[in-house]
Amino acid sequence: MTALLSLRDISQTYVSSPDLAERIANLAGANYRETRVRAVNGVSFDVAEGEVVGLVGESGCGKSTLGRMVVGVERPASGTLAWRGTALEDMTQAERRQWELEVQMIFQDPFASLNPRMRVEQIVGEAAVIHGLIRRSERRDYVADLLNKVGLGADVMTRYPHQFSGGQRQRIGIARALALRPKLIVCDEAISALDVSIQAQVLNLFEDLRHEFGFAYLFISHDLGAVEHIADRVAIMYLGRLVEIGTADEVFENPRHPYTRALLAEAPRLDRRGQKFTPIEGEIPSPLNPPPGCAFHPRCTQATDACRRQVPTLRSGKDGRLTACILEHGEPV
Ligand SMILES: Nc1ncnc2c1ncn2[C@@H]1O[C@H](COP(=O)(O)OP(=O)(O)OP(=O)(O)O)[C@@H](O)[C@H]1O
Repeated sequence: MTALLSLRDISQTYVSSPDLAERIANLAGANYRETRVRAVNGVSFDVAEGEVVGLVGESGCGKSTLGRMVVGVERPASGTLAWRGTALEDMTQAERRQWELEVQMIFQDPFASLNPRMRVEQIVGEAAVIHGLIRRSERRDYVADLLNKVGLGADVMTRYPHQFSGGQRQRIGIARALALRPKLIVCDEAISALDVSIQAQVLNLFEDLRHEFGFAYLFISHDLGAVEHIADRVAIMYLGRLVEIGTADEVFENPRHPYTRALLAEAPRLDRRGQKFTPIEGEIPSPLNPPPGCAFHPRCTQATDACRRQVPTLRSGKDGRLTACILEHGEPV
């Protein structure tokens, strides 16, 4: 079966703007070097119809950059992104429009993503009118139905975003995404700004909507615990690369990559699994100046000389588990 979303060897590079000292040096005629940041580096995975993939890693590892490419806000610098089997560059205008409608994004800060001067009816329903999914005369009923589905009730339709709590605003953002009848929703830290009690409610809503509509999610989070109940598969990202990907059971019950184990140690809600892992120390290195060899080696308690030299690639071991770790696969020849 063709995957809904297919990423092959996707990379993204940014040109880092020079800081003030460099600008002054440049004005004075001195040379300054343009720095390139490899935010995403050779990432490949698929998302099947109706599947929930959790994408987890610390801040700065490239998750949001990947999410922005999946929804089409940014184009990959290299690699192939395909929607329903058709690569981006081969899409007709109609296919491209379908992709843009079928992939929707829900953001971390619902307030920043909702126009403060618009009423809820317009926020949720206007794009569906513009894209011809409904007629303007149908907007009110359409939005009322969506608001009921996200647990807000149709009576909030005339209110403005500032009249809601954070959790309610996130529900408005969800209703707005649903209005375009997506097949894949990219949730970028969609619950991390909410109170813990509200997080559980919004996660439950995501689950309920998934069962009702059958869409897929790419659930981006820095917290492994946040994807535990919702993800079918989990992809772990470190400094722009995937270091492990597997079913949620595999990754949570038997993590293979030392980084995955360290993330598990930092997700307190997962302690009941009886696993004892050592929390991670230090900070994620800057992609401006990545360490040689395995990017995780400076923080890895098990690193060997080979880890300092060789860049491990994501590949499957004898049992089919996909990891990028020399300790797992042995040194490449
Ligand atoms: N537009 C940009 N220009 C230059 N560098 C960027 C840009 N966007 C992201 N980066 C850099 O790329 C790297 C990855 O950033 P990204 O936001 O994708 O990571 P993240 O894992 O989503 O982190 P966070 O959760 O903090 O957003 C970071 O080092 C970041 O500074």
